[in-house]
Amino acid sequence: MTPEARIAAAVDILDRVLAGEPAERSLTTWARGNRFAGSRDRAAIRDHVYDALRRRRSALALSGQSTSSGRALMIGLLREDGGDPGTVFSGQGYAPAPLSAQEAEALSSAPVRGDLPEAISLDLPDWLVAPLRARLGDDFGAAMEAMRHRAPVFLRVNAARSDRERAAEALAAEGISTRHSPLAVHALEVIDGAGRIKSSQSYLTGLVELQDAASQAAVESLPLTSGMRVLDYCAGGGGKVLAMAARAQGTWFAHDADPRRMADLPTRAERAGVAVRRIPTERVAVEAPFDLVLTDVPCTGSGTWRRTPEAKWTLRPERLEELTRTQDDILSDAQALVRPGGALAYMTCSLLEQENGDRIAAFLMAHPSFELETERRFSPLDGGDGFYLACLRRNQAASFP
Ligand SMILES: C[S@@+](CC[C@H](N)C(=O)[O-])C[C@H]1O[C@@H](n2cnc3c(N)ncnc32)[C@H](O)[C@@H]1O
Repeated sequence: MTPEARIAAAVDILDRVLAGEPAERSLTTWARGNRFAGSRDRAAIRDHVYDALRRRRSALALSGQSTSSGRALMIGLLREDGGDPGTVFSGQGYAPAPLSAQEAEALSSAPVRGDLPEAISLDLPDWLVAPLRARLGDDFGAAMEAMRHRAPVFLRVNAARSDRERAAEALAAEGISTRHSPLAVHALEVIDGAGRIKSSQSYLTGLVELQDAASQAAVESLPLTSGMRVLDYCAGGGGKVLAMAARAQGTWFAHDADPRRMADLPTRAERAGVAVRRIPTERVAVEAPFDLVLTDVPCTGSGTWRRTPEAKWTLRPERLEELTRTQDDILSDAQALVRPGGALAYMTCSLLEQENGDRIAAFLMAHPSFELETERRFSPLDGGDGFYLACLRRNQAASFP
């Protein structure tokens, strides 16, 4: 496909996404209906679509138009990236149709990037500027600029199987080049060949897992020692429990309010060579107490919006409120499962303090038998996703219910 044909495809896909279809589904549907497109074409189209979704607000402003459409977003994106929309939108071959008189007129009177208001140039909904600035301080501009671009891909080397040097060599032999990430001891950042990971032997045999470096660093901060009984209370696909199990010998339990979310866990655990017991909600109290209970709670995901940019535009204050209530409820349920002297860990992939420090402060007020032991905040400027960890210790003298 020509570069122009890829842009025409991105325009069509973006129109479907703007009409409400999830981006992944639109990309898959397009690929099924256009089998002539090779893997490089599909990757390039995907990049266009995700770039436009991450930079949706600034791209629309730079197009000079007032209503989002696939064409408007790609026109604005091309402009910011130094391309000439008038040349690309030529109607020649498989290029998108030429600019209409109205589009050309809007483009000629559109503002330049340097004149865009801050929230637009940083591609943020207005209501999120204040809380994110409050959290990030002087890093606000740079961190939000980083969020406008593609996230790096990280692998976690399974410490139970290998070390970073040997894993990097095995990956290189399969065409995947990596470098050590300073963020976490077992993290490799993928430089080239990310598309080959899931079919590589290194991945299929459990030598490496896909996992963001900030998540890995947070797991490294957990007070894990061999022989512990550990519950991952919001286990989902099991990313955290597998990372914990790679660090220490222990008895590993996984729970999720929606057990279907744990469907892949047995396969992943087998690949990694660890045993994880899934337990239904009614068995959790029977298995308690635990030495460590991890709550990797549902959140806005504001630290991962580079990967899921649609979520940035659909989040509403009411949903944030609802999530903070769920987070409080989970902490309150999980604390009862911790043995006296044991630990309760709380994680989010959010940059918003309402979901992070504020929740822990509220919890500590209501539960004086716990004290804060460790707190870590990661922003995209650290290299990985935005992430938060708080580790709380239950008073030794507290009684177990
Ligand atoms: C952020 S995801 C967990 C991701 C997972 N730990 C990982 O590393 O792959 C949050 C999970 O919490 C689960 N969840 C939501 N409400 C819950 C509750 N009240 N109790 C336990 N789990 C809950 C969701 O089903 C979801 O799978």
